[in-house]
Amino acid sequence: MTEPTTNCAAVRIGIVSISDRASSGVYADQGLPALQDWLGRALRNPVTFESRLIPDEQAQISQALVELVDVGCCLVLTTGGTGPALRDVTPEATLAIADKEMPGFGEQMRQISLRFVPTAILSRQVAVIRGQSLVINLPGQPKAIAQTLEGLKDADGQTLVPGIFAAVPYCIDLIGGPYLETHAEVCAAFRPKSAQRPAPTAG
Ligand SMILES: Nc1ncnc2c1ncn2[C@@H]1O[C@H](COP(=O)(O)OP(=O)(O)OP(=O)(O)O)[C@@H](O)[C@H]1O
Ligand SMILES: Nc1nc2c(c(=O)[nH]1)N[C@H]1C(S)=C(S)[C@@H](COP(=O)(O)O)O[C@H]1N2
Repeated sequence: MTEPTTNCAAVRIGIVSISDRASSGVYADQGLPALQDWLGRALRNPVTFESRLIPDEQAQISQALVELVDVGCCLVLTTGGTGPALRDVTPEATLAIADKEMPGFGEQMRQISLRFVPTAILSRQVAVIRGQSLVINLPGQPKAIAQTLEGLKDADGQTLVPGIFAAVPYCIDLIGGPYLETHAEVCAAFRPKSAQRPAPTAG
């Protein structure tokens, strides 16, 4: 994991893997490790992760999201359960605890994923604000986590489609959360000039 820059605010982030089979031990969960790995590479802030691995049960998902917001997570990322299958209820569970819906995140994720798979249109991810937290659904395929957060780059590392995480730090500023800083080579956060703070110094 990249060494965090010490004068960034410490943050708490919720990560939730929603999978019947991973939560019952049919296969090993790859969702939580993928989320933790990407966030660890992208963020300069020291992060405390709050993890949950749960089945595709709407009430359990909503309860986990509320708990993570209540313990002070400024950001909660879920993976899994966004498709059309009968047991896929992550978007419903997320909307049920929402103060506000943030449709741009789901729209952008489907745009990114369409560059990888035509079945991206089957994903119903939503993002919402609850209190001072941003909650975002990501697809269940472990490799889709980095794809949607980071977007698509060409062989020279130039951005072809921006990932959704570029907009996350400013969204969290606007709801009164901590100032998130990213490693630009993984994901350059975008903020209007008026919202930018001086670059942190290491040490
Ligand atoms: N937590 C996970 N760990 C490892 N692989 C996963 C995980 N979640 C999903 N996958 C993989 O991604 C595919 C699509 O994910 P999806 O969320 O649609 O799973 P699913 O078919 O509903 O099954 P389940 O909920 O039991 O994981 C799965 O079939 C599986 O191969
Ligand atoms: N980047 C990316 N997005 C993706 C996929 C993928 O493989 N890569 N799979 C799609 C498929 S097949 C489905 S059904 C939906 C919903 O997946 P979920 O139920 O695992 O959340 O995500 C879609 N989005």
